[in-house]
Amino acid sequence: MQINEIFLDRYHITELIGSGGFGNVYRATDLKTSQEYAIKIDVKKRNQTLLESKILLDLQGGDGIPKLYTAGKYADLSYMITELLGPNINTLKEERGKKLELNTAVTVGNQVLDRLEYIHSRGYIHRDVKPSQFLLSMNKKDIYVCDFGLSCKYFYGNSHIPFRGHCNRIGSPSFASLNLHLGFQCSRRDDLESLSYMLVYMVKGSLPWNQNKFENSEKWQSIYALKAKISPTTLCNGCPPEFEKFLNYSRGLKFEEKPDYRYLKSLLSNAATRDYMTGYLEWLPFSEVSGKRKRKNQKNKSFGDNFEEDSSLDSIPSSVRKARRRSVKTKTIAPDDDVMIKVKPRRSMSITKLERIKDNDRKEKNRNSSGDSSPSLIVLHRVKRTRRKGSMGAQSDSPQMNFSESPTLNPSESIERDNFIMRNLMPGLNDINVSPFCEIPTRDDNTPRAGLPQILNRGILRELRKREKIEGVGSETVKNITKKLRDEVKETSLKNESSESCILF
Ligand SMILES: Nc1ncnc2c1ncn2[C@@H]1O[C@H](COP(=O)(O)OP(=O)(O)OP(=O)(O)O)[C@@H](O)[C@H]1O
Repeated sequence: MQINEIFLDRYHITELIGSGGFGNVYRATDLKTSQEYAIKIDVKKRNQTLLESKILLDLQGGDGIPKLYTAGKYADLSYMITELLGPNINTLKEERGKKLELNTAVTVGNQVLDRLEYIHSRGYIHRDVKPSQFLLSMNKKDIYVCDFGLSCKYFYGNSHIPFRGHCNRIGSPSFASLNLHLGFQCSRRDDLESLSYMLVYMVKGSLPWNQNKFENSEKWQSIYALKAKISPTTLCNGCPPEFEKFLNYSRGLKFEEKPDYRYLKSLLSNAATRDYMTGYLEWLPFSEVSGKRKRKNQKNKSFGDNFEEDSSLDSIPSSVRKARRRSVKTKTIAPDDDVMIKVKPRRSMSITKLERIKDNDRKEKNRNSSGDSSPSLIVLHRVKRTRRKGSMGAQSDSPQMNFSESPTLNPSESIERDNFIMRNLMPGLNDINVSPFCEIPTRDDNTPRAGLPQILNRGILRELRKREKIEGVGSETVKNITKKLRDEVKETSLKNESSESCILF
């Protein structure tokens, strides 16, 4: 196939976008519709692409599975036409200084885990999990899985395939599981072990066995020797401890055992840094990451997923983005004898400003971690704006923030949202985390009963009491502040029922 050739009298081949062991993948434009596609052509003339297209057909409809448009034979070549996708993770990693940020690796890992769970749920294993098999969608937000050339069924009807030794070694030795090296029949566990190598590879930039160049004939053997010798702790050195747990868990799975995907996801969530946001990918602008969160929640809700599973938590709901557009009025409280009560007027923040804050967030955190620990108290009153006469539409008419309105909120998200607000609206107070102190009253359907102010107040008051107990220093002062705050909030809510108060400590 040549560039500029017209394939099947219809597709204009414009670029060779990838080539692998079995075929070449071309970018092509449909002359009828001008739509772009990816065409994979089996260069080895072994009908491999046709076999692959059958598996892809079986998997159609899953998230992150490329759409299959058509497949067939042309002369002695087999081909399939699929949705055109963006660059693969390996290419991106190379382009971005040979390493990916930990949080990017966590998002990629999470999505790859979802893809594998889906593929496994359809009775298949991928058998060639490696970074170059995972492609970004054209908008660079979602991870798609490609290349089912080595995939096979592990479940027929109701039974798992039987264990077998002396199997051919297939796939990429760098990411192959130890069992695959030993010629054992692959099952779900092997896909997951490969994913653990992929996680380490993304964060560290390479795997220990990538350092040497091996002759093709001895590649499998030499890599196996290194892989089997190196301890998981050494391999995962420089990565969060959860990566090591991930690897140990995958290696410890029995041949037929169903992996606990939820546990693995929780490991990934814990591996991320504190300011991680679901869907975070280092190449996405901040505002687009927030968008991702909303869609994900909606999807999870409609599929009835347990929110814990999505409790890679930390995302920013749309309500927060709305909050940026709100003006915030503040009120001064008379300073206490011992404690300085600081009140800052805040104007609405532009998205650009919040982006900048987020970028600086990590730096500031480091700077502030050893910094001033004296408490500063900030009371914000978010006051409902009066309706503009003659303005149309409920949205524009009532610009006040009402967090409890959000239909997709669950308690853990709301904690994360509150933390996000604290960190971003008050960038100087980076190490505040209300989560452990929050009491979130929930309705039967798990949505929070209280809005942001109540949640924060409760958390902060409890924190004050805790300090009172633990520190025992100035407990009188702490009590006074607590009382003062309570009175203040009560008073304000009585005065103006529609106002929302947010106390940050
Ligand atoms: N739908 C697609 N859109 C854009 N690029 C694609 C698409 N499918 C595959 N590619 C690119 O082509 C490369 C090779 O594709 P693929 O892995 O399917 O071929 P292969 O011959 O099976 O490769 P390998 O032997 O490396 O596994 C991929 O890494 C990817 O970068």
